[in-house]
Amino acid sequence: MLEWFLKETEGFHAKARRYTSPDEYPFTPIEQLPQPLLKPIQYPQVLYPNKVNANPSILSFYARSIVPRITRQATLALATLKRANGIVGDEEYEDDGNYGSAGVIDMEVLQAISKRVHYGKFVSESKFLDDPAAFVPHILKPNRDALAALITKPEVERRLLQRLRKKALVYAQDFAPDGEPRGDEAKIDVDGVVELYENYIIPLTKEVEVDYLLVRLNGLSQQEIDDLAGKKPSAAV
Ligand SMILES: O=C(O)C(=O)C[C@]1(C(=O)O)C=C[C@@H](O)C=C1
Repeated sequence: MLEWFLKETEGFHAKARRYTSPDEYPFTPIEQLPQPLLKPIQYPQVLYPNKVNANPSILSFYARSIVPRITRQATLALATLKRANGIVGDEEYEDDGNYGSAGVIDMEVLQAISKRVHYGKFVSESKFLDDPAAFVPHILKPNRDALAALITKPEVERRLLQRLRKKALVYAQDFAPDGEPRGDEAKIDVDGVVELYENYIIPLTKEVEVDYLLVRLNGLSQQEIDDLAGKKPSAAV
């Protein structure tokens, strides 16, 4: 159902040239989508040519981990209601059948995660250009751990998680007509959002950064690679 929903919606978006933008990645294989009907836009060539695409992993993680977690409470409440109406056993845990509404939200969430994770390529390119000499040896003799260490900024991650918690806390509130927070139960699982970023979104963004770096020298001449390897960090220029 979700694959169908994605393909139909992405097919329409593809005609409006959505996936020609360097920060947009469809979940449906691009060769299964229609060509854009609009004229192409000339985007600045910021990224080095690559085929890095984390969408298959994002889709599986979403279906297997995120959806069960965010629907757990509602699933239990529905099962209680069903038992009260004499429905027992496996049928208690059947979904509520709201496939259309769920599909619309699934699309939005998947695309937001995908965009965020693939932004890692831009971050990675900028880190590479700042100090190519540091990266080149670990790309030539591929070393994921060394590359991951070079792109990891623990302080940035710490502040991001702090900011995220605050945003989620505000978002989780309901506001009364007088504009003041109602103070009732949080609308979303704030810890769950922070955990999702800490344990999945940030690590996957880093994987994308490393995957991108690993192909960053493909097709360059020895001279071009030597020049990059001999460059001083931009902060020192
Ligand atoms: O901001 C960066 O430098 C990133 O690479 C992005 C990001 C993230 O996913 O938020 C990933 C790795 C860094 O350790 C910090 C943050």
